[in-house]
Amino acid sequence: MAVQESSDLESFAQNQVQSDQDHLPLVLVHRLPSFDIPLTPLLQSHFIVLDPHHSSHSPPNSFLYSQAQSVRALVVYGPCPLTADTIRLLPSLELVVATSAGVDHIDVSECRLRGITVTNAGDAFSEDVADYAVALLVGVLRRLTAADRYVRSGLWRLNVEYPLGSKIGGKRVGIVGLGRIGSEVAKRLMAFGCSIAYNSRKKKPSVPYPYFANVYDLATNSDVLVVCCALTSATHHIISREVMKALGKEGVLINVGRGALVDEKELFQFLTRGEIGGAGLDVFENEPDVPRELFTLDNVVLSPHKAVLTPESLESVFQLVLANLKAFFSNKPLMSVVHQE
Ligand SMILES: O=CC(=O)O
Repeated sequence: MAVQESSDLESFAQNQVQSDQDHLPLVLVHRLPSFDIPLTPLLQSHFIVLDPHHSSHSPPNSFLYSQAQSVRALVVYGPCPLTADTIRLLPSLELVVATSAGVDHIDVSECRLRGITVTNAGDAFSEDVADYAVALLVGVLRRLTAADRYVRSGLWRLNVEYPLGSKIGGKRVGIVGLGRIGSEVAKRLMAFGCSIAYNSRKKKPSVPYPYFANVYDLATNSDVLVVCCALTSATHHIISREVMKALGKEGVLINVGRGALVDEKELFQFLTRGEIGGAGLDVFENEPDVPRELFTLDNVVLSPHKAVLTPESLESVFQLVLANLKAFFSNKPLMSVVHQE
């Protein structure tokens, strides 16, 4: 093929791509500059993706003013806060698609006021988080990370006394928030021979486990509390000093929800004074800052807010994001709408 002919063909192909793209819907992404997840290429094959943090773009807010006025759909990557101020910069916004299960970083009330629908990760993470909650529970009760440290530090060879952990079967487990994740935790722990009770906003008629209308009573009747409810103004510090006291000296607290569900200052006091048996924590109030006092405690298992993440769960949340966006742009029902009070 002659050179001229080939370049004509290339520019025709480019123009064709451009004109096909002109018909694609716009999707804005909202992310922390440091938080890059590989969802963008998938979105780019279906939408024109606007990313204010893209290096060639102007500062995010002026980009929103100049480029994003007609944007109807916004994808919120990970924990990036979506405030009322940012929402107000987007007059055409109709849909917020969160890649997370929790939406406490999104001003859902402002979305509701504006008639903007919010979707979340739905069930994409539930099994993985539930597995992890159980792993933390076993880790604390059977002292798994302490056992690992015991071997690595050579204490085994020195025949230093090894404090025994406690049996999982037979434990009374109280689940705070029996939603998708909590229900998966319950299912797994039933198989371990634990008994399950729960607290949530309302009693669930179809659930066989005993219901406690308040967390204090649940804690009084539990050996372990697993916290997996959403963080809202009603659940902030739901695990209070009183609840920890009710859980008692041998009690164990597992948190895979959000750090602010637990009064962390109190928890650290309870742990250091031995007034609670142990804790398994995947989430903290000021991540990634974790109070250093915890580093010295053998009855605490710490984890960097990764309970949700496996390659499999990421793939399924990406597919869910895509499915929600496609449904929205073709006026079909959305998959995972958040109905939070
Ligand atoms: O914590 C992670 C999530 O809410 O998806």
